[in-house]
Amino acid sequence: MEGGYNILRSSFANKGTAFDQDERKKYGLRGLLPPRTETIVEQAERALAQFTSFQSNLEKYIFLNCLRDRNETLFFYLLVNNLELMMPIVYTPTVGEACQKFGNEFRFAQGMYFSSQDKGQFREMLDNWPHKEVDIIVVSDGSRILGLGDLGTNGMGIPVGKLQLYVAGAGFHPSRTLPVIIDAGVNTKKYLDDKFYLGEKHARLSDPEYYALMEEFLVAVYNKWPKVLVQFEDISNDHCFTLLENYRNRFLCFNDDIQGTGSVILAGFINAVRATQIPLKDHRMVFFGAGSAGIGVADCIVSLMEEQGMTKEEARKRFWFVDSKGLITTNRGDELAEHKKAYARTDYTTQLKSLLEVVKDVKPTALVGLSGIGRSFTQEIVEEMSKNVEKPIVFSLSNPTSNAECTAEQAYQWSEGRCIFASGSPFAPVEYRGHTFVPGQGNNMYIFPGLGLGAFLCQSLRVTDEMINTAAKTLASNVDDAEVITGKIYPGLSKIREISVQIATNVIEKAFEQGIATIQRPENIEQFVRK
Ligand SMILES: NC(=O)C1=CN([C@@H]2O[C@H](COP(=O)(O)OP(=O)(O)OC[C@H]3O[C@@H](n4cnc5c(N)ncnc54)[C@H](O)[C@@H]3O)[C@@H](O)[C@H]2O)C=CC1
Ligand SMILES: CC(=O)C(=O)O
Ligand SMILES: [Mg+2]
Repeated sequence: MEGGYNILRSSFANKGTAFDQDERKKYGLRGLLPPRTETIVEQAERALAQFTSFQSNLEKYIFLNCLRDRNETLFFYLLVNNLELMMPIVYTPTVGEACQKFGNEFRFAQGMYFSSQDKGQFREMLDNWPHKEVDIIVVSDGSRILGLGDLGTNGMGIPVGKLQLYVAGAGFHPSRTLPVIIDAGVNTKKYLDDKFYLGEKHARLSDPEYYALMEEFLVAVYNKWPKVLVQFEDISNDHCFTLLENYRNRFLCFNDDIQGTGSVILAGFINAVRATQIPLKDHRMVFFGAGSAGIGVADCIVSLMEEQGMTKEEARKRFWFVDSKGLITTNRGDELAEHKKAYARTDYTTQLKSLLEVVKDVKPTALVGLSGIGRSFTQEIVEEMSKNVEKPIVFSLSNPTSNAECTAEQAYQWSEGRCIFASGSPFAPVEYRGHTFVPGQGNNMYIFPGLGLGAFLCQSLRVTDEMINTAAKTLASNVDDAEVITGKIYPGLSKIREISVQIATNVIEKAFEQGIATIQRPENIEQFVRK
């Protein structure tokens, strides 16, 4: 095949009906398109009507991805201009369903896959990627996709979706983004038995084999693209903490579930504290779920408490963590995973097994759900909590929507409209006793685009805790006092590009302050980011 036809089949070059008559002549497109030239506005109007005509969210997801496969420019134009409408499709919750059905709905490949059968060849394989430059990679092994468990190679929808937000939310160029799945096997029987499953059909690799694959991948990537930023995503907690420790000072990388979530929930917490008017040091926080996200969030809140004069030990005592075995204590008789140890209580002689018991005992000011267990915040639990505090902070952060610890409606009803609520996946506004409550979305999507942009643009040597903290404060400052009083703790999604500029600017400032930015200091950092 030759000439113009190839242009129409290349998603990056194709403008479809937007090619004007001169371009049609120049590129050999005459006769290959309907006669009338359209503007991108007209094209987007049609695409939006097509999008709206689909009944199910999964169909809408497939439509958008197929549109992207035909015309990147139109896809991102549509997404950027309809963020609030389309975010729940390209991202949580619909992306979760798309991942679960990845093998069944597969139409064309996006991103790159590396598996154990490719061992020793990763570097050579990277040369197959069609684009010369890559600025950002999101890599997952599919082992903990949202709260849906081990989806293996089916998890590709997550790196793809996150990178779409890097483009739409922070202006990365689509051709310079690379979604990756490291296929290290899958432990979910359903997929091992599924004829449409597209990953390697074996149990997950042993730790040494797994870490060897990751090492080979990262070394290959930084050899080919030394400036790239790597975001680790949805990697189960038996590996994600170790990977972050191994690589955070060696390469420019961060873990979105630990650090991105830590930052976004710290921002929400800063504003929730403003709303409750209880000083930070007096909050009592019960966390349901002590995994990568739970520990990442607690560490970020602890860092703020330290900044305000508490010691690390004092700060950690304000947290009570509950996992699948109950309250985490040093003496409950099981071998605690390393990441849980810092928060294990030393002051309990009797074991509290259920969340309700813990809530009754602790009388928390904040209840934070990062367990992946849907509807685990029962009416009794939220009512019990609401007895003791005027404005209970209820964060139901697990994804997708079906895994949220409670719905927005439940939280407002059970707390008689008094709670400060945020969820990981979006909920519609709730009418309660003549009031309209607009739930905030406490999701790392507010942070990673701007954080990644800042760290990449200044070619930081690493992503530091101070940068994560700066990103949180920047996000929090986007909600004013009048809004905070009404319980609003996150800004509207439509502001995301502006917020990313601010976050990137402040992250770059921080990198210079810490002496780890490797570019020449721009005269005006904000203008540099905008450019
Ligand atoms: N809103 C946001 O931005 C984010 C939300 N998340 C969500 O948080 C959830 C957890 O993510 P990770 O911490 O990365 O997972 P993880 O697997 O590392 O941690 C899950 C934790 O929940 C605990 N758990 C499991 N079953 C339980 C039960 N029946 N009762 C009490 N605790 C139980 C586990 O012991 C573990 O401590 C997922 O649903 C994920 O989608 C994760 C990252 C960002
Ligand atoms: C939002 C996200 O990163 C998660 O649920 O894993
Ligand atoms: Mg994640």
